[in-house]
Parts: sequence; C-alpha cells; structure tokens
Amino acid sequence: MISAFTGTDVRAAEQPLLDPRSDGGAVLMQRAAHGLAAAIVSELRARGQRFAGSGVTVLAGKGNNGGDGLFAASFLARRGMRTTAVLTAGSAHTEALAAFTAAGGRVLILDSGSNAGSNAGNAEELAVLCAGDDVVIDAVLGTGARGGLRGAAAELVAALQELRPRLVVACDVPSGVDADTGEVHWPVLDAQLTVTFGGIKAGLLADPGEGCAGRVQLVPIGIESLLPAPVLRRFSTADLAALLPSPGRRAHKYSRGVLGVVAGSEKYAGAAVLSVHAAVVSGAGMVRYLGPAAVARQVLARTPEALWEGAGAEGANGSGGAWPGRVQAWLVGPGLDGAGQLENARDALAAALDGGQPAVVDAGALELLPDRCPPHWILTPHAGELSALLGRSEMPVTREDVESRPLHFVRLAAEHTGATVLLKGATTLVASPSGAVFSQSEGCPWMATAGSGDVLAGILGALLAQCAGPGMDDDGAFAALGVAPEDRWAALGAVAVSLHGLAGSAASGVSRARFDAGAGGGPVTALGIADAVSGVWAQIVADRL
Ligand SMILES: NC(=O)C1=CN([C@@H]2O[C@H](COP(=O)(O)OP(=O)(O)OC[C@H]3O[C@@H](n4cnc5c(N)ncnc54)[C@H](O)[C@@H]3O)[C@@H](O)[C@H]2O)[C@@H](O)CC1
Ligand SMILES: [K+]
Repeated sequence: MISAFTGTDVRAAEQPLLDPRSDGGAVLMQRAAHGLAAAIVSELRARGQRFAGSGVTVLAGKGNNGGDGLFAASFLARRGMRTTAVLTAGSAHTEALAAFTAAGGRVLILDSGSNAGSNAGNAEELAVLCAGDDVVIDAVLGTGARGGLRGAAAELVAALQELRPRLVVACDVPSGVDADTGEVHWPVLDAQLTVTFGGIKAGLLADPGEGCAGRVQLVPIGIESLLPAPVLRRFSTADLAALLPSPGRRAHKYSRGVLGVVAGSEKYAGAAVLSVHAAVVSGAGMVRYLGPAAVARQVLARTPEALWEGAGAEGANGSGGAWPGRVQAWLVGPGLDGAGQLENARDALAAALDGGQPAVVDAGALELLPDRCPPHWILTPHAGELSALLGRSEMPVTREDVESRPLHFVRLAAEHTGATVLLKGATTLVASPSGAVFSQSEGCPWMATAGSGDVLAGILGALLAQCAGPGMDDDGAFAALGVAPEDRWAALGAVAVSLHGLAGSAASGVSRARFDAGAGGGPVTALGIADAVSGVWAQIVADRL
C-alpha cells in the first residue's frame, strides 16, 4: 500500500531534525539531493541516454526546494553533466548555490524586467535555453509554497511548457501543485518524473496535481518513523491479491452473495445490460434484476445467469411491487428513466435502509438519497453529479470547482451525506465519512467511454454482495493492511476501482504507467472491460501463492 501525507505533516516530521544547533537540516537536504540526482541518472540510463556530456538546467527558487535542486545539480555536474541554474527569485539557498558554482555550474538570473509589462525580461529567452537541455529540474516551489508561480517565474514556466522539454523532473512536487490537496495553481511545468522526499505528498495522488507529476518516486530521508497516519492511501496489486474475496469450500450461490439491481430503462437499456453483466463476471453468487420486461430480455440475452424479478412498480402501472427475493447488497441507479423505474429505485433504497444492506447508489439514484445515508452506501458520482449532489444540500459548487479540488469535495460530500463517496475520474478518490480517503489510478484513458461507469457499478455491487455482513473481514486482510473497520467500505470501493482499472488496461493492452510514458494501447468498449475482469482477477490472486 502506498501512503501519502500532507506537505504540512512532512514538514512537521522534519522539525525535530532541524535543530539549528545540529546540522540536521543540512543532512536531510543532502539525502534529498542525492536521491534526486540518483533518480535522474537512472531515468537517463533507462532512456538509453549517456549522462556525461548531456545538459541539465535547474530552475531554482529561493527556498529549500531550490536548495535541493542546486545540490542535486552539483552532484550531476561532478558526474560530467553540463549544468545551468536559473535563479527564479534572484537569490538562492546560500550553501547549495556555493556547492553548485564550486562544481562548475553556470548561474543565470531570471530577470522580470524593470517595468512591469514592458517585456524587458529574459523569461522567453531562458525558456528556449532550458528546452534545449536534456533535463530540466523544477525546483522553484516545494512544500513551503503559498499559491503558485507568479511574475517572471510564471512567464518562464508557461513558455517552457509550450516548448515541451524532453525530460522534466520535479523536485518534491511540481511547482504550483499544492502538496496537501493536489490543487493546481497554473501555470505548471508537466513532469515525467517527480522525486519526492520523506513521504509521498497527498497532492501527487489526487487530480489535478497527479496529472502534472508523472511517475512518482519516493526518496526516504530518515523522517519516516516520525510521520503521522497517512491522509490518503492507494492499494497496490499485491494488496488486491489479499483483499479480493474467494469462495469458501462449501460455498453455494446464496452464500457467495446475491446482488439486487435496479438499473436501465427502455431509453437506457444498455446501462442494465452492462451493470448486470459486470456484476455476474465479478463473482456475485446471483444477480436479481428488477426492471421493464423489454430491458430484462436484453439483459438475459447477454447474461443468461441473471434472474429477472419482474417489472416492479412499472409493470404494476405505478401501483408498486414488493421485491421478491432476498439480497445481500444492492445496486441502484445506472440508466434510470421513467416513473416506474424511479419508483423501483426508491423501493430498493428503502429496503436497503430497512434491511441494513450495503448499496451502490449511482447516476439517477443519487437524486433519491435521504438527508443522511449509512456509511455502507457507496455513492458513485462523477464530478458533475457530485456538484449537483452538493448543490441540493445548499452548497453551490460547479463541476469545474469539483474538478479543480476533488480531494476537498469528495471528503465534504462523505462528511455531509454520511455515505462513502467514490468520485470517478482519471484518478478516482473514495472517501469514508470518517475522513479517510483512498486513491486509485490504474485505468488508462481509453476507458473514458460510454458505459464504463455502469461496469464499475456492477463490479462494486458484486464485491459488496460478496463481502457484506458481519464476516466482512473474517480473514483479517483489511485489518492487516491497517484499514480501520469504519473505512472498509471505502477500501472495498477502492478495490473495485482498481479491478476496473486493471481490467480496462488489460482490454486496452496498455497499463496506465506505460500509457503515461507514451505507449499507445487501443480503444476499449465497456463490455470489453467487463469481459477482462475474470482473467485479471485470476492473475492478481495467483500472486497469493
Ligand atoms: N526542511 C528541510 O530540511 C527539508 C526540506 N526539503 C525541501 O524543502 C522544501 C520546502 O522548503 P521551504 O520551506 O524553504 O519552501 P519552498 O522551497 O517550497 O519555497 C518557498 C519559498 O519561496 C517563497 N514562496 C512561497 N510561495 C511562493 C510563491 N507562490 N511564489 C514565489 N515564492 C514563494 C517562500 O517565502 C519561501 O522562501 C521541500 O519541498 C523540500 O524540497 C528537503 O530538502 C528535505 C529537508
Ligand atoms: K518543485
């Protein structure tokens, strides 16, 4: 499991080692700078590039982040690289700058020009110079930043971003990314690699910050035992191997977990087909479908394993219908349309509330929520649906607000509704009402296709049906990973997201990491994602042995 911390927590953990009577701060900076230089050398090697003779420019701010960058560049200079420092604030960390010049580095000063707006500065010229180098180290702002780049530094970075430098390595965080939240103050220089120190910053595992950071590499600097509990966690495939359920020896279809599904409508039949199919291939012992006969025919044509439970309220011309079979969990919402299916959805949510069963509440059913929900209801909005959800609670936010601060708003929604909230995106965040958050990003961008969310809802519904009940963590797998009992619903949400992402990536033929590094992959369909689930699942749990 990857753990992430706020920049504030990492700074607090450093404090005991920064006693001015000792040289603790200098030691930490040396460790950080060595790690940064080593990561750059490995990256160049991996790219088949000689580093002796190649050029590196460090954009250095006046704080300790700039100090890390200058020391790292001085190590690279000693290994034969041509090194240039652009001091973005005119001054720099004294010892680091001295070490850099002593190692033979060239120093240039970013000049904002004497008259604001006179274009007399050298930002454009320096941007061209930086773009000609093999590596640019972004060491302008780190965890001590307030807001983003300003003035000439912003001009330089904006111009450099346009020129698409070959390799950008961010020092600790890309300058302008808020280390605590992932909020981005533009402009930001997109990095291919971010080398972060002491603890992974939460802002590197939440959008939009994650989208600027590239691959994230952690360099330990000796403060790790002083860090508090992480604010954000991400499961690895190895964790998934432990967390995915497997049937007991005497399992039967009812004990495996039965999922009730209210989804689809004559207008949006595909949502029912996709979510039911995904639930069946994701291990539910049985799926009971409630919806119009015409939709049920399509569901059964694709997934004959499902059971049609009748049309419910719609079939009874709005007079209401009792849910016939027992279920362990519910999936309510994908593709709802028409009074009858909405009534079925209301009935299903009421039954879930009465029966204490967990539920996936998706799409149209998000409009039917009570004021407070139980934590074992997992709401699965995208950014637009989350803004509508908060708007109904008199918290007017736009979709753009949610997209620019997803970590903040997913936490707020979980706290406000009492439910677990899974906010879908390139990086998906799952917040427990306790405040704990999980972040997963295995999916490749080919998965941004119609029906992909219906498949995720089906996968999650099936996992809820299999894991629900008092024996949810009988094998102690969640506890072994340090997941508190109240956060297990969010953790299960994260498992579903991860499985969905891995299945989509398998269907596309490219992992997220390879896609980000420039590999192509191919288009996928929502059904293609569902069809990849069982193979990916089997591959993951094979690692248990
Ligand atoms: N404290 C330590 O001993 C260690 C710190 N480390 C590094 O130090 C960084 C934190 O250093 P600092 O606290 O000096 O802060 P930063 O280096 O993040 O920079 C902030 C500096 O720029 C100014 N500033 C803040 N916001 C600005 C803005 N929007 N535009 C322009 N200037 C702005 C501040 O006055 C401050 O001088 C970490 O990110 C990490 O890279 C590492 O070397 C590990 C050890
Ligand atoms: K930086």
